[in-house]
Amino acid sequence: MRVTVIGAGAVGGALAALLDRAGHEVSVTARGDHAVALTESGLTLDGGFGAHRAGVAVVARVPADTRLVIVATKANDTAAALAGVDVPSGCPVMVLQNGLGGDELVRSVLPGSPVGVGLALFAASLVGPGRVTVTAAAPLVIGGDARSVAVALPVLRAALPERVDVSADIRGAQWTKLVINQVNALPAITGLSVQQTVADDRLRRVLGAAMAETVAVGAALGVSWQAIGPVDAAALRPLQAPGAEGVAAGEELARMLARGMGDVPNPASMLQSIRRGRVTEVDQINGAVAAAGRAAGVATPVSDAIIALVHEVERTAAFVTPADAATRVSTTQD
Ligand SMILES: NC(=O)C1=CN([C@@H]2O[C@H](COP(=O)(O)OP(=O)(O)OC[C@H]3O[C@@H](n4cnc5c(N)ncnc54)[C@H](OP(=O)(O)O)[C@@H]3O)[C@@H](O)[C@H]2O)C=CC1
Ligand SMILES: CC(C)(CO)C(=O)C(=O)O
Repeated sequence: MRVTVIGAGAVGGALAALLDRAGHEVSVTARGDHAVALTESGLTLDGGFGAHRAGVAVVARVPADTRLVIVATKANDTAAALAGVDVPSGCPVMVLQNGLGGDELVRSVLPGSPVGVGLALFAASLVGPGRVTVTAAAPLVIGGDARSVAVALPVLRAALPERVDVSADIRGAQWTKLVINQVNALPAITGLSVQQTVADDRLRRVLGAAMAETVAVGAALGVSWQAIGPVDAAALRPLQAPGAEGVAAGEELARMLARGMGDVPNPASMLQSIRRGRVTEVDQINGAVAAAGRAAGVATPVSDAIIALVHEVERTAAFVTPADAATRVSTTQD
């Protein structure tokens, strides 16, 4: 079956290689040096999902015989990446993105397509043109439009070495992932890996506060937290404690997530954008928490400060020291 991946970077590239390994015909959209390398040498995958060299077709338009489209650009690139690629009318789409709003955007651009959501719990890095490494193997959770899930589930289950679970409440799952993805911004601000961030007492406290703030906003909106990977409603309940107790529970969650990422440094997807000189997804991840906080009447000083710091690093390309980052976020909390 032909699967077309729009945005075959870290996550999309890992899936493209796995789908090729499972015997599918795989087309990808890509740009720049990465597109050149994919055309000339194929896509090389290594790390936690095993090694594979995939032959993928780099295309400007989605081939008409495509049976499943996977959108795996950063959320902020979605609209541009879908422009002019001519997704066949009605073709099922899976949006593999963090943050909120990616699937709604795809639905508005492709009104004829059933749109599902994929939440990758594994960690992947685009380490060079045509080269993807999985730094931590973990499951995938999918949900959303039943017609998209029905097509994607058997294909993904046969291709991925880890579990592919279906969530009946994908919005709750997206919010749960949003708590996990509070680990993304501090590496983008400081240049450190997630593991180094969590090992630093000052940064871990900021991270704990960001997680507790995300849980407070989600709770105010009535989010039903879902089990994804090691995180579920019970794991998030202690983060709802007020003040320092909620922050300390967030720090514990951060430690648990970092342990699960193992020893290979994980830059998370946001630092990878900074390293490549790209605009990050901070507005779709931390910005989503701040926007929801405004709607729910919950103040989000930690998210606001983190967003400002990430935008500063995008503008200046200069990382902020852990001490400065912690001071600038905690000042806004006082
Ligand atoms: N990396 C990870 O470990 C994880 C990431 N995620 C989420 O998955 C999503 C994808 O992240 P990730 O794989 O890290 O991102 P990447 O930046 O590695 O991959 C996205 C790819 O899309 C390409 N792209 C962007 N715009 C266009 C366009 N207009 N036309 C063609 N190609 C385009 C990018 O090219 P270019 O490099 O030129 O911008 C890049 O190769 C994000 O929402 C992220 O938060 C979820 C779980 C884990
Ligand atoms: C879970 C995590 C942090 C894996 O790297 C991720 O979702 C990301 O990098 O965007």
